Amino acid sequence: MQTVTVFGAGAVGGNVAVKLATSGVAKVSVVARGEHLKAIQTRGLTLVRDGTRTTAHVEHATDDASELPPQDLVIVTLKATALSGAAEALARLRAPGAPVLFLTNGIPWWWAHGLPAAHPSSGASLDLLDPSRTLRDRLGAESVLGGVIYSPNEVIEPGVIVNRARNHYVLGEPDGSLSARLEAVRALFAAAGIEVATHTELRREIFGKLILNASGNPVAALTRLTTRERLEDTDLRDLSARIIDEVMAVGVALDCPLDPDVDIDEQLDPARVKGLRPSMLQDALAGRTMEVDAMLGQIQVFARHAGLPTPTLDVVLALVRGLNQHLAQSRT
Ligand SMILES: NC(=O)C1=CN([C@@H]2O[C@H](COP(=O)(O)OP(=O)(O)OC[C@H]3O[C@@H](n4cnc5c(N)ncnc54)[C@H](OP(=O)(O)O)[C@@H]3O)[C@@H](O)[C@H]2O)C=CC1
Ligand SMILES: CC(C)(CO)C(=O)C(=O)O
Repeated sequence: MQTVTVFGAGAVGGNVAVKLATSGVAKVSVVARGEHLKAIQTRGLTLVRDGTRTTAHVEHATDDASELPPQDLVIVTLKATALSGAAEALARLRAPGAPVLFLTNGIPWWWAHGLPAAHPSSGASLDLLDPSRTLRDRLGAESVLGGVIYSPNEVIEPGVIVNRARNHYVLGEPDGSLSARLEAVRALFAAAGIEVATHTELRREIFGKLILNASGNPVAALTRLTTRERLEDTDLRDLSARIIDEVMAVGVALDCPLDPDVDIDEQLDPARVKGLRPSMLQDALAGRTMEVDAMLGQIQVFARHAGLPTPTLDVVLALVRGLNQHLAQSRT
């Protein structure tokens, strides 16, 4: 049976690890840390959904990935801000030729992998996402699979994750191919009862999800309001709508237009959304670093590269960068 490690088994990764481990489709290990890790080691990893608790006892749970044997698949669910620091450990953890699946929100560090030289984003800096190119140099293009997450989760106590709506993932190769390894990971997720699809243009899917994160997460973190509360406030809903317009314009400039099936009005309708705490709000409340550059900063970089203004995003970005600075100062 193949070995799979979920690296950063917090809210999303914990959910995926429980589904994979309890379905018996793989030998699952997790990399986590702190009290959450201690709870996983002593009581197992528990997923709560619709009031049902499912507990998985994984093969290994550790904060030191070098204790694990080489893995057939590494699933990375760290926050984007923690990826560079884990590059070395990830490179050592994957068995030769094994894929590393990055499940993250926002623009991924591997954005330029597999893109034609003539792509409209060619030449745009990605330094915000992979500052010293550690990820690119240590992992290389050939190891990466990308994924978009539609699965709201929260660690409600150490070792316990609540999934509050769907649990759906869209996976893809950076070069758009429907490779055998991509299909193998899709089949693994499906066998574990996870809703999963593949996409030949994953960057379009990334932008499709990003409109939600760029317009919702920072406003939630700044106001501390849930998704429904934010959208019930007319001014905040208008603010979110303006950010969506700016992000969509950048997406169009980068050949990543929104899927015509996506209904923006529905996404901005408070009656259609749940009272969720987006991940950036969870980070702000816990005093953790927020994923500001993956969700906003890199869009600004792409916008400038394409010669587009982003006046609303610029203001919100400055505010959440300030909040991130305050959170960092509070941690010291
Ligand atoms: N939560 C959600 O509802 C959603 C999240 N996403 C995206 O999914 C990705 C993952 O987010 P999420 O699951 O919320 O993140 P979490 O913070 O819940 O999970 C990441 C986990 O990795 C741990 N970690 C960080 N660094 C290390 C390390 N060096 N060694 C071991 N463990 C480490 C963290 O510990 P610690 O807590 O101590 O830092 C945490 O437990 C993000 O890109 C997010 O934007 C997408 C959709 C929904
Ligand atoms: C869509 C949303 C807001 C779901 O919670 C999310 O992706 C996040 O929390 O970061």
